Amino acid sequence: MTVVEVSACGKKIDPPDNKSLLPSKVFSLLIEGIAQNTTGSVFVPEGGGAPELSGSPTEKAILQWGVNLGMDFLSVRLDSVIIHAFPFNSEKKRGGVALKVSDSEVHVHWKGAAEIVLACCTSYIDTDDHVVPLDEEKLSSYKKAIEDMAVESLRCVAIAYRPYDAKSVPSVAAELENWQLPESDLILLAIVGIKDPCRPGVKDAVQLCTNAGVKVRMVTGDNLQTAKAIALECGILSSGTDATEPNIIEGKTFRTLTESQRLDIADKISVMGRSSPNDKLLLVQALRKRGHVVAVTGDGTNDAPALHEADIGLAMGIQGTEVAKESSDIIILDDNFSSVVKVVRWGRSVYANIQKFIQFQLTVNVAALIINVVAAVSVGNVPLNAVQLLWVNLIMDTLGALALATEPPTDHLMRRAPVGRREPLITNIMWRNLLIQASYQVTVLLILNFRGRDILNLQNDDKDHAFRVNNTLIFNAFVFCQVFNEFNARKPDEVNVFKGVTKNRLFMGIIGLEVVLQVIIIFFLGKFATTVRLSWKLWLVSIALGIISWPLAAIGKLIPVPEKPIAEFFTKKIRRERNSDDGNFTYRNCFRPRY
Ligand SMILES: Nc1ncnc2c1ncn2[C@@H]1O[C@H](COP(=O)(O)OP(=O)(O)OP(=O)(O)O)[C@@H](O)[C@H]1O
Ligand SMILES: [Ca+2]
Repeated sequence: MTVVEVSACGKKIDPPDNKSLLPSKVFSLLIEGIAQNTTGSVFVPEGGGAPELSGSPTEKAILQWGVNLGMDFLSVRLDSVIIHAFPFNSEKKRGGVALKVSDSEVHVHWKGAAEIVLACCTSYIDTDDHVVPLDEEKLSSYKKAIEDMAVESLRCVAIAYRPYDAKSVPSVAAELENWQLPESDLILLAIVGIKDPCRPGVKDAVQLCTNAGVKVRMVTGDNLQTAKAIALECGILSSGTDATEPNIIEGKTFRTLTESQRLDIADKISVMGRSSPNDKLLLVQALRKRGHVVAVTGDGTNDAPALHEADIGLAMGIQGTEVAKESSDIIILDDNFSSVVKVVRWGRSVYANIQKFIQFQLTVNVAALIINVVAAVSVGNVPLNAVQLLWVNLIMDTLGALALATEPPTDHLMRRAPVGRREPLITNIMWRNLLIQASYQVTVLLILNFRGRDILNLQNDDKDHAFRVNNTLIFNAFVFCQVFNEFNARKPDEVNVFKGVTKNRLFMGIIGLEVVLQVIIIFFLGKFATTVRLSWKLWLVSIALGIISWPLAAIGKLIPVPEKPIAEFFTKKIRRERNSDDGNFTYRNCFRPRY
């Protein structure tokens, strides 16, 4: 942040660092105010070099301006004594100090949101160092100066002071402690416009969020015009026509609405200016009540309530205060809004990977269960024995989880609508894929179970051997169905299931390992798995049966599914029965929840 524009003595100081454009009284009062009425500090290295500044970005910008004007921070600090301070806070949007400059004189300095401080001013100092009353004309020219700065997306801060009679200052320590700094009849010293350039990448990040169905809103303490200009700069508002109430709203207006009015407009709000910490909280509450999933980013202590209330609180790691970090769920180490996109991307990736794994695992379980139950009930013995099922479990639990849960995030995830708060983990698309694959496996393997010996021409074999060959084929085909279906599970909603597969080495390695272990089992571990060696033809049959799951999955993806989760058809029915006297009961809001 840097001070790029200054208005003082009723005119623009251009360039802002030019000390000679300021009359001497204004200069010395400004320097006094800058050095004393601050929570930051300036450290000048001993060997010379650029002074090091500390404090909040706004404080640093103003201190830097003072240094550029020629302020000697330490000596100005020694010239007067701070007798009372009212530190800047977001609620009041201003901060002040009382300084004892001599035995009889006290200076009260104020610094804060430009239009708020300006409203307390009744005079200014002109170019001849005379204190002149602020008439209508001058007042509107200052207001215009603030507006012009705001339109250029500058943060406006006004600096003002007033002399005060030292005798009127409470002398008892306890009284001084509770003394309200006088804030009327101030004399305006300067209005500064601070530029906080939109970081590179923020516009793209906002666009990525929008594509991902995440609506980015800006809730700031800056004035509405500044907020609007910044929002247009970084793409939160797409055009000037967007910038009308309630898309952009002042915190004061929002807080005076009734709760139901707030709920009505909360969805539409893109920018909230001059907001207090409580306004942020009210907006988060309203959005959550509307069913949205809300993420809040914040840095200050005053952001803590909103960070805490949000579904996901993201605190800034560098600028963030400890309180903000404590109240958040995630700390963004580089303080960069673009990292929010990464959070969304990885969050979605983890969720999608869990879904892939569940779909894969359920398919195996459903198929194995039906095959064994049907076989057991009809002929009394099961084609897949305990050892074989253990091995299949190993494939699907440990190795399957490793293969599917390590899929890296893809851009596809960032073009999807977000998952709503009440959306089920198993989506209709997953049920469709699962049912298609499970039905295929059950059908083929049961046919082999009942008619395998005829189909495979094993009638001439000895009965026991033929039975073992058939069961081994069932087991082998079942395993290959899972191996090939593992590819399908990678992309539940895309036809091309091989996209990026070679990049996921772990996946390819695990598939290779599964095939090798399967070969070892059939060839060498027949004793444990109760299998026999298969001829190369039966190996080919097993692989072919597995491969069919690929085209089957591709065709299956052409079948459309209803948008409403199937579970809801049932729950709605139950609910309706339970709430038969409540005709207006809606189970779920019909809009799509967003982050
Ligand atoms: N240290 C300060 N001294 C005086 N006024 C300040 C200071 N910091 C901010 N302001 C004024 O208050 C407004 C910001 O208020 P607030 O701190 O509530 O907002 P915010 O959105 O939390 O800001 P930030 O981006 O600094 O975190 C600014 O527009 C500016 O006019
Ligand atoms: Ca803040």
